[in-house]
Amino acid sequence: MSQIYDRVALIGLGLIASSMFWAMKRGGLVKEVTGYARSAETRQTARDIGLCDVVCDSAKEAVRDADLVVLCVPVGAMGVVAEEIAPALKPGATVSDVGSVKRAVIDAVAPHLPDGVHFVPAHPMAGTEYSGPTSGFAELFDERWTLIVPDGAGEEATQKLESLWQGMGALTERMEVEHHDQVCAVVSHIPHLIAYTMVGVADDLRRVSDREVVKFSAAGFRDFTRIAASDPTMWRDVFLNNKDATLDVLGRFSEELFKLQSAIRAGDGEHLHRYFTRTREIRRGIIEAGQDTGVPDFGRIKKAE
Ligand SMILES: NC(=O)c1ccc[n+]([C@@H]2O[C@H](COP(=O)([O-])OP(=O)(O)OC[C@H]3O[C@@H](n4cnc5c(N)ncnc54)[C@H](O)[C@@H]3O)[C@@H](O)[C@H]2O)c1
Ligand SMILES: O=C(O)C(=O)C[C@]1(C(=O)O)C=C[C@@H](O)C=C1
Repeated sequence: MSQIYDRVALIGLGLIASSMFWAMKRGGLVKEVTGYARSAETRQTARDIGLCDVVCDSAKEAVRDADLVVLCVPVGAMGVVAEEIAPALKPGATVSDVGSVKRAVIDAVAPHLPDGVHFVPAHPMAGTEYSGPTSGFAELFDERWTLIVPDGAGEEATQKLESLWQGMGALTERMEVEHHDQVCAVVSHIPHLIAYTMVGVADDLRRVSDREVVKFSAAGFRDFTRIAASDPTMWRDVFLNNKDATLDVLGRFSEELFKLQSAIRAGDGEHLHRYFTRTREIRRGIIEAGQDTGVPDFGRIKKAE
């Protein structure tokens, strides 16, 4: 793969930024990567493990001369960071982000960016329940979708960013802002909320059933606990910043749940069987299409070493 940008700056050095760094290095996609994290401890860890070619002590210093700046902080912090770096951005540079929500991030970031700077939001549909600078790995984006949400950005800047994501192993697709937030509410945000709820309920039950709920937990529940271990700050910000879409999907989910509840109470096995047959077909369709997005557990392997 050939070099796509001379200099890239990563702001916020957690799971996604560190995975981007290792993936960019693996592909030889960038000449130099600078990085900045808010906490001195994270910056020191980054230096210790060789995360970024240069770790800077301020966000402004990191973005100076960068051709691409990627905001890799929680969704609720994007606006503040954009305001801070804006005066130091190179004319003609591209700013992107990896936030899980797009409308709120665009509204928070775009007003701060000077004329002549391109803003091309993006969102990798890949992650793990781990966070922080040591959790990243080069393979995270391989064969996974990254949604590009140009929202009026220029074609040249958009294509360059797409090439970077493809070079990092991802498949890319362009999406309109509101559609992105709706789709992600369905495939990512509400599933996380359900997992958080289920694990919370099980924990409450454990208090009355003497730890048995967790002791005998089977694979299904363990999958829930993996998802429910995801970063609380990140997910707080996702729900606070994608209110409309998540509340809409949650409403539909509750209606379906009530129907299933009634079917159980009424002994309506036919309804239950029909429902479970339909959902099994959905899962089989995903596997046949080669899009089983089960995350290989690289994060855990790395942590255990
Ligand atoms: N984790 C996932 O599965 C996943 C997947 C796709 C997209 N995302 C999105 O990517 C972004 C980063 O997520 P992550 O999983 O890498 O998180 P992370 O917790 O691993 O890293 C976040 C980094 O941002 C820093 N940070 C937090 N608040 C800050 C602030 N106010 N100013 C400067 N730095 C700040 C933290 O110190 C940390 O270094 C989020 O917007 C998230 O929605 C996450
Ligand atoms: O696989 C996981 O652990 C994830 O939670 C990744 C996941 C998701 O698929 O929901 C989480 C949030 C993102 O914005 C994108 C991807």
